[in-house]
Amino acid sequence: MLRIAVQSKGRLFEDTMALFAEADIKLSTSKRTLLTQSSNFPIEVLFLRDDDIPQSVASGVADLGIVGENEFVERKEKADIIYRLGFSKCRLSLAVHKEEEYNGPSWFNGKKIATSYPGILQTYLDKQGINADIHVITGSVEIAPGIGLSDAIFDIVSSGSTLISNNLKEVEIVMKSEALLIGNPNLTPEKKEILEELLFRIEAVKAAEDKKYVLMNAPTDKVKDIIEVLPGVKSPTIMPLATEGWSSVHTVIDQKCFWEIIGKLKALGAQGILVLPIEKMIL
Ligand SMILES: Nc1ncnc2c1ncn2[C@@H]1O[C@H](COP(=O)(O)OP(=O)(O)OP(=O)(O)O)[C@@H](O)[C@H]1O
Ligand SMILES: O=P(O)(O)OC[C@H]1O[C@H](OP(=O)(O)OP(=O)(O)O)[C@H](O)[C@@H]1O
Ligand SMILES: [Mg+2]
Repeated sequence: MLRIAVQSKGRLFEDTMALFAEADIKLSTSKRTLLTQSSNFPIEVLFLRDDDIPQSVASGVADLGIVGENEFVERKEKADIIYRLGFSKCRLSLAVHKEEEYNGPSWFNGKKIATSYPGILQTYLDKQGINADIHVITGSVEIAPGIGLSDAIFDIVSSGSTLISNNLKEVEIVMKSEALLIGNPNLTPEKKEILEELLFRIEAVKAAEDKKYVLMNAPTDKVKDIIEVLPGVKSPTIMPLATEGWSSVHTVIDQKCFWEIIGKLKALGAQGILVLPIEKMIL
C-alpha cells in the first residue's frame, strides 16, 4: 500500500481528486476523514495542510505527496520530484504600489517586504545583492502595503486580479509554479512497483487532456488533401461509407488546433464533423 499526502481543502484539493477519479482510483471522502483507502487501487490518501506535505514525504510518514512547487521549494525538504502535474499553475512575484516609480530590483534595497515565502524571497534577494527586510505573514499578504505593514509584497499571482484590487502592480516574477507529485527517495521495491502503475495511469490521463477524437465524412477524392490538413497522432483511419464516393476519416487532434483547421476541412468538402472527448490515451 502506498500512502499519498494530499491537501485537505484548498486550491489543490479539487484537481487532485479529479485526477484520481480520471485514473479510475476510487476514494471515498468526507470532510472529517483524514485518511482514506482506495477500494480498487493499493493506495491510501492522507489529507494534510499543504504546508505539511513536503515534510511528511521527506520523513516517510507519506510515500508520495501532491503539492505546489512554491511550497515544495520553500520547505527545502528532501523529496524527489516524480511528475509535474500541470495544474494549479501560478507564479511567485514581487509587487509594489501601482503608482510607485519602479526602476528595477535595486528599488527593494532597505524596503520592507511582506510574504509567506521568506526562503524563496531571501534566495532571490541574495542573488540580486539586495538588502531588504522580510516580514512573514501567513495570509492576506496583498493587504500589507495598504495598511502600512510593508512597502511591497512577494506572493502568489495567477490572474493578477488580487493585485489590482489592492492597488498593486507586479514588478518581478521570481518563480513559476505548478502542482508536483513528490516522493520519498527511499521507497521499497514493492512501493516503487505501485508507483509505476500509478504513473502509468496518470500519464494516460494527461496524454488525453486537450486531445479530441475527430470523425468526419468526406468525398473520397478529397481524402488525400484532408489528411494533409490533419495533424494526427499517427495517420488517420480511413473507411469507405455505404454511399459510393464517400469515406469516413477518424483521427486524434490537439484541441487548440481544431478551430484553425475546421475551415480548411469544410472547404475540402468534409461534412458531419464530430468532435469527441478522449478519456485516456496510451501512447
Ligand atoms: N490563484 C491561484 N491560481 C493557481 N494556483 C494557485 C493560486 N493560489 C494558490 N495556488 C497554488 O495552490 C496551492 C495551494 O493554495 P491554497 O490557497 O489552497 O493554499 P493554503 O491556503 O496554504 O492551504 P492550506 O490550508 O492547505 O495551508 C499554492 O501553494 C499554489 O501552488
Ligand atoms: O492573481 P489571482 O488570480 O488573483 O490569484 C492570486 C491569489 O490567489 C491566492 O489566494 P486565494 O484566492 O487562494 O485565497 P487565500 O488568500 O485564502 O489563499 C493567492 O494567495 C493570491 O492571493
Ligand atoms: Mg498552506
